[in-house]
Formats: sequence, C-alpha cells, structure tokens
Amino acid sequence: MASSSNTLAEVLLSRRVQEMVVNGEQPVSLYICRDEKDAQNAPISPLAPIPIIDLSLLSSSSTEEELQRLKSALCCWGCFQAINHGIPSSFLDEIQQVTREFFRQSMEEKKKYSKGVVEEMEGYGGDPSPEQGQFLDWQDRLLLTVYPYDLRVPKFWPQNPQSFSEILENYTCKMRMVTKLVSKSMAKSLHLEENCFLEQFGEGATLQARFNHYPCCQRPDIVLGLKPHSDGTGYTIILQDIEGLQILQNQQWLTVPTVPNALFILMGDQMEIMTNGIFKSPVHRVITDKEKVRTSIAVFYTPEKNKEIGPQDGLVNEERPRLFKHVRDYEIIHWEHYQRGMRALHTAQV
Ligand SMILES: O=C(O)CCC(=O)C(=O)O
Ligand SMILES: [Fe+2]
Repeated sequence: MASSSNTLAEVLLSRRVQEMVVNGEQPVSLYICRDEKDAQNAPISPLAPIPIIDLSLLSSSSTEEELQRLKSALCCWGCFQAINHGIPSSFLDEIQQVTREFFRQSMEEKKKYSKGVVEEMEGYGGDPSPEQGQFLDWQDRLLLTVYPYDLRVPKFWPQNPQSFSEILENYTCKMRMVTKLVSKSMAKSLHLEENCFLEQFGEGATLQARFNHYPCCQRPDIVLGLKPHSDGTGYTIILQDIEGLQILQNQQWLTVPTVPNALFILMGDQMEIMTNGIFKSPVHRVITDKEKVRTSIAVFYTPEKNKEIGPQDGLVNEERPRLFKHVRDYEIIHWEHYQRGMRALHTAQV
C-alpha cells in the first residue's frame, strides 16, 4: 500500500517541474536534499581535469599512446571527453536546439507523450516515484528507446518539432558508430581482442536517449537536478550545453567542464563488471542553477536483454582475482537500488 508521503511524491511527479517554475512555485520539501546548515558549509566544486581523448587517433591505425591515455582516463576517472568523434558540430547544435524546442512547447503538446507516474520509464515526465525518504529531482525528461528498432515505442516519439524524429534517427546512427569505436578501443587499450566487449554487449544491445531539461531553481543550495548515482549501463554518452554535471572523486564533488563539441563518455556499472573493476563507474549528480536552464542528452548503451555479461577472461588472473560474478539484466537490480538511494554494484561482487 502506498504510504502518505509516497502519495505526495506521486502528486508532485504528476506535475512537471517546468510548470511549477512558470507558476512561480518554490520547491516543496520532497525536492530538498539537505538542510540549510549543511548547504552553507558545502565546499565549492572545482572543475575536474577530465582527460580529453581524440577519437580520430583511435580509429583504424590506433596509436598506442592514445589507447594508453584512454585506459588511464578510465582507470582513474571512469570517464573522458571525446573530441574529433566525426559528428559535425552543426549537427550537435541541431539536436540540442530541437531538444530545447521540444521543452519550450506548451504543456498540452508535451503531455501527448506523457509516461505513467508510478512505474513507467519511457516517455515524457519525471522518473517513477522513488522509495519513501528519497528526494525528487528538479528536472523533466523525455526517455526513448532508439535501438534496436523493434523495441521503439512510437507513441512516445514527438511529432513536434517536426524535425525531431529525423534528427534523433540520425543521432542514433552516429551513436552506434561511436559505441563501436569506443568499445573496440577500450578492448585494445587493455590488450584484449578488439571485439570482446562488443560481443558481451551483443547484437541487440540497447540505446536509450534521455533528453534532460533542468529548469531554473531558486534554491540551488538545497535542491539537485539529479540525485547522486552511478549509471546501470555499459556506458553513457552525454552531450551537455552548460555546466552542471558533477562527479565524485576522492569524496569531493568536481564539475565536469563543457568542452566545445565534445561528447562526455562515462562508464556505467556494467563496464566496471566486464573489466573486472579496472575501469571505474563514477558516482555523479546534477546541480541546479538560479538563472540558467540546462539541457543534456544522455544516451545509455546497455547489453542486450537477457544476455549474460561478466569479467572478460583476459582480465582475471592470479594477480587480479575475479571481483564480479556473471550477471544478466543488471540494470533492473540497479534501478531497484537507485530508487532506494543505493548503489547496486555490490550485488554483482563474488
Ligand atoms: O544531465 C547530465 O549531464 C547527466 C544525466 C545523467 O547522469 C543521467 O541521465 O543518468
Ligand atoms: Fe547518470
């Protein structure tokens, strides 16, 4: 049975944050993540010196030097800024523009693509209501499965702006190219057969696009755009327009800088499992801002449904004993933990 505070969460989640902002409403208690005293003492978050990797140096005749820079980025940070990925900057501008246009439309138009409040993941709205005691995120989002094609749910694909679907189709092709190159390069950087991660992900590996809209918030000191979490994916490819994303490194929150035309690529828990703990899946969050609206597009790359994944053979040996079991559909257990404000990685440990 739903508790009273869960009912309140459901009432709040049936409304859009964007609507509350337009009505001049202040965030109510369920959006508040910390008390004001803690907020006053919170240290400022410096920019994170996240390595920049030139993807053009990784294609075909990969240079060993760039591969080792990639490996080192993923061992230390679990993420990197990918430049020279082959996607024209004009196209990156276009997909960001059409995302902003989607969220600028009337509520009536956007609500044609509404998801259910309590459980449904895909569609327009907020994430399903978390467990009691967990706070809500100051954001609205549109989540769409884009690959494989037969898993798409067309009723959630916006008809307006009219170019939305075509641009997303094109972005899906580009993301597939990026995942192939990055998955192969990660394998090569660890001196493994180049297709080994692609084989673990499987032919039917899924790509989901999450369009995040973070409206302005009058209390950025106590309200977050997205709560701290690691991703349950294999890995995630993020396009951000302005700063706001932070990663936790040595117990300190650091801001991910915006690098012009870069894709920010972040390991999820399943890559940490497949690399037997060599690559890290970083905890991250999104902060809010009083004056600036933030838009990001996160593409989640996740192993095929029902497919078992586990530490790659060449990465388990006497010096490096097996840290993780084989798992299947890990993202489901990840989500159950996420809703309780917990990480799920320990459930995969041996
Ligand atoms: O908005 C962002 O930059 C990150 C979003 C994110 O972490 C997520 O959707 O899982
Ligand atoms: Fe995330």
